[in-house]
Amino acid sequence: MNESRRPSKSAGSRPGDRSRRPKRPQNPASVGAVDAPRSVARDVLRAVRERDAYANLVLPNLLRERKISGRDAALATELAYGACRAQGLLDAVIASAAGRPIGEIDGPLLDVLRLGAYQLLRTRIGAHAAVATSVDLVRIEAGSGKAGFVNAVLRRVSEKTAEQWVAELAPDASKDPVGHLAFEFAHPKWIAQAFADALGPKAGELRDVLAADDSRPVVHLVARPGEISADELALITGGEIGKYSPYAVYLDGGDPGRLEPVREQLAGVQDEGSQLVARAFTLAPLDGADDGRWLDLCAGPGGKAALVGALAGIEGWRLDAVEPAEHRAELVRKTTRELPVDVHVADGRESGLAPGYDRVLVDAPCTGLGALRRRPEARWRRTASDVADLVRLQRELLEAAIGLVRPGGVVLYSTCSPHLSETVGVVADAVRRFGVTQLDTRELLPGVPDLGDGPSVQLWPHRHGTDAMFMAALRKPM
Ligand SMILES: C[S@@+](CC[C@H](N)C(=O)[O-])C[C@H]1O[C@@H](n2cnc3c(N)ncnc32)[C@H](O)[C@@H]1O
Repeated sequence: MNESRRPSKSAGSRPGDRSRRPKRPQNPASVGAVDAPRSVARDVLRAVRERDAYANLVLPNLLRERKISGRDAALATELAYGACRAQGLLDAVIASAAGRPIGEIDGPLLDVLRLGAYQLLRTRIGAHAAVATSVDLVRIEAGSGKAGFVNAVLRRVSEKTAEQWVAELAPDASKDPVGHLAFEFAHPKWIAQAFADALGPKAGELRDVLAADDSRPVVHLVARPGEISADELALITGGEIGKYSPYAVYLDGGDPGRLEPVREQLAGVQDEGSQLVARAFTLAPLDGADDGRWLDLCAGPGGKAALVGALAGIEGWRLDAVEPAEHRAELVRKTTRELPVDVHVADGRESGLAPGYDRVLVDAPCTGLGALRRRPEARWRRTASDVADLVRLQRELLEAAIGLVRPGGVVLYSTCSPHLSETVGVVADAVRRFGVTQLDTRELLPGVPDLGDGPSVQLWPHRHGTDAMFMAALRKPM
C-alpha cells in the first residue's frame, strides 16, 4: 500500500492533536523536536517491551531529559500509559488488521502500531494525525517499506470503531460474559475472573470495576499528620479534599513530584486506599494498653510506614520497619526521614526482632491486581501462575506477624489485590491454624460506605475511587 495515502476519517481533535500543523521535515535528527510527545510514548513502549521496564519510571525520566512539559507531557503520558493498559485489545485488533499474529511483527513496528491503534480506538485524535505521525516515526527510523506496512495496518484499524472491533473480535457475551468484558476493557480474562470472584454476589458490578480500572486514575496525595493538614495541602496545591481519609487530597493531573509540599516531605503521593489501611492499623482496638510498640513487616517503599510513623510520632512512639530488599529499604529510610522509624533489612519471616509488638502490619507482597490503574503495563505481565507462590509467602509472613504480636495485640493484614486466594483465603488459613480472632475491620474505616458484610474489607475503584485494597484485622488471643 502506498504510504502517502491517508485515511479520510477524522474523529475530531483535542488538545495536543498535531493534525493541523504544517507537514514536518523528514530529517531524522529533527523528529524529537517535531513530534516529541509521540516519540517519547514510543520509547516508553519500547522500554516496556524490550527490557521489562516500568512505564511509570521510564516516562518521567524521558520527559525531564527531553524537557517536555505542559500539554505535550500530558499527551505523551496519555499515549504511553493508555497504550500500555490497552495492549491486549490493541494487539488483537492489530493482528486482525495485519492478517498475521503479533509475534510475527517486528518489535519496533509493533510499538508504533500500538501507539497508532491506541490513538485511533481510544482517543479523539483525528485518524489522519494518528496514522500520519505513526508512519513518520517508522519512516525516519526504519525506512519507507516498513512505514508502508504501518500505514496499511493502521488504515485498516481506522476503518472500524472500537465498538465494531470489540463486536467482531471479543468472545460471545452470551457464552462467555467475563471474557467479553475482559476483552472490551482490555484486561486478561484471568484477572477479570478474579475480580468477578471477589465481587461474589455483586459480580454484576464487573463492568464498572473494569471500566474504573481502565481509566486514568486521579492522583492522591497524603498530608503528613503533624506537618500539614489536608485543608492546607488542598489550598496550596489547588487539589480537592479526599472523601474518606482525613489526610487525602485529590489532584487532577500534573507532576506531583514538583509540588513544594511533596518536595519538602510534608506530603506524599499515596492512594487513598493505602491511607485507609495505615489508619485502620492505628485504630484497631487492642486487648490491654497500647505501649506504642509497632511493626511494619513489609515496609518498602515506605508509603504506609511514613503515615504510620507520623501518627506514632504524635504519640511519642516508634515504628520498626522491615524490608528485605536493600534498595527498597533505602527508599523507606528516605520516605521516613525525620520520623521515629527504625528500618531493618531482613526477611519478615525471620526478622530476628523480639516479639511483643502491640500492632503488626503485614502489607504483603501480592499480585497487585488491585492497583493496575497505577501500573500501566502490569496487567499484561502478571500471570495466574504467580498467585500460588505469593500465597505461600503471604501465609508465612502472616504466621511470623502473629508470632511477633503480643497476646491481645492486633495484626493488620492487607494486600493491593482483591484475588480471593491472596485475601480471605490467607486470612481463613491463619484463623484456622493460629486461633486469631477476626475483628470487624469495617469499624476501622469510619464514614466509608459500601464495605460489604465484613468482617474483612475490600475497597474498589468503582465504589470508593481507591485501589482495590483488602484488609483484615486479626487479634491474638490473650
Ligand atoms: C506491597 S509492598 C509494601 C508496600 C509498603 N507497605 C508501602 O506502603 O509502601 C510489599 C513489600 O514486601 C517486601 N517483601 C517481599 N518479600 C518479603 C519478605 N519475605 N519479608 C518482608 N517483606 C518482603 C517487598 O520487597 C515489598 O517492598
